[in-house]
Amino acid sequence: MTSFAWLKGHGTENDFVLLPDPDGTVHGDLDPGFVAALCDRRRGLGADGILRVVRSTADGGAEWFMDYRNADGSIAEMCGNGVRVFARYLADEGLVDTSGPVPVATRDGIKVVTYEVEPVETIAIDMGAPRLLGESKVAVDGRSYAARHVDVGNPHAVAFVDDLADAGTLLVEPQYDTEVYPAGVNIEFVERRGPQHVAMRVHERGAGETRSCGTGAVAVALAAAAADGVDPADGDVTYRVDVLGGTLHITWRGDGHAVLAGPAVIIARGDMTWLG
Ligand SMILES: N[C@@H](CCC[C@H](N)C(=O)O)C(=O)O
Repeated sequence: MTSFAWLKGHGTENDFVLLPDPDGTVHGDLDPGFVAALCDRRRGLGADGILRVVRSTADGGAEWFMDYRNADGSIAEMCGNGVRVFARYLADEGLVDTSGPVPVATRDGIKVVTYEVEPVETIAIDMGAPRLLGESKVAVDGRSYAARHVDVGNPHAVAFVDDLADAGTLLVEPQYDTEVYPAGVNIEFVERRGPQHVAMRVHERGAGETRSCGTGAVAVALAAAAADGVDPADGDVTYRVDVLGGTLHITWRGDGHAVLAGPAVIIARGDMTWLG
């Protein structure tokens, strides 16, 4: 029976269990069955994913590596809200100097974190340059929608709908083209709310419907900007993306990079002996 430290945090209600493991000696290679049990909302603590906090061994100047796992135990390349919650933890523990940019290593390379205090406390991540790809189709509740393929390090399909209710209960995964997405996909349904303002719901690969998805919000903002004919080369453009758990802001910069900004909090911490 092992005991270990854990924390719980969320970014716009995309929630994570954090497992500090600085030297990689506590959890080693996380067992997918253990991750799934821990994330289960009935037989575990409940979370959309796990963030193992481990020292980075990669080149690139990042001291910390975010070892992210989906709730079903699978590995994903990237998690935008995960990086923001991870960064909140590093700051709260005094593990990084928040007065300047902080690089964090992920499976999708280094992401640069900026801590903003004014006008509200926000954690912003330079997500690199996402790629707007082609169109395919997704289907939910017997209706099919055109969906834009956006690669934010992980795969997304963005479908515009008249009303977010069109996405149904999202208790089951919408259908998608497995030839376009052989490794699965995160699917966002988007409703227009105003100029450069949209709302979304998401069905995440490996987690089901969640109340927010950072990479999903980036995919949605870029798909909306492209549909609006906006070119960031003419100047930075910011979209407000409402998710079920709050609001995120995505800035698409002239250099093609997308910056994801929003709140992130740690809500609990403790030591656990896992009996499950
Ligand atoms: N919630 C995350 C995305 C997590 C990974 C995703 N489920 C996948 O499998 O690609 C975010 O905030 O980006």
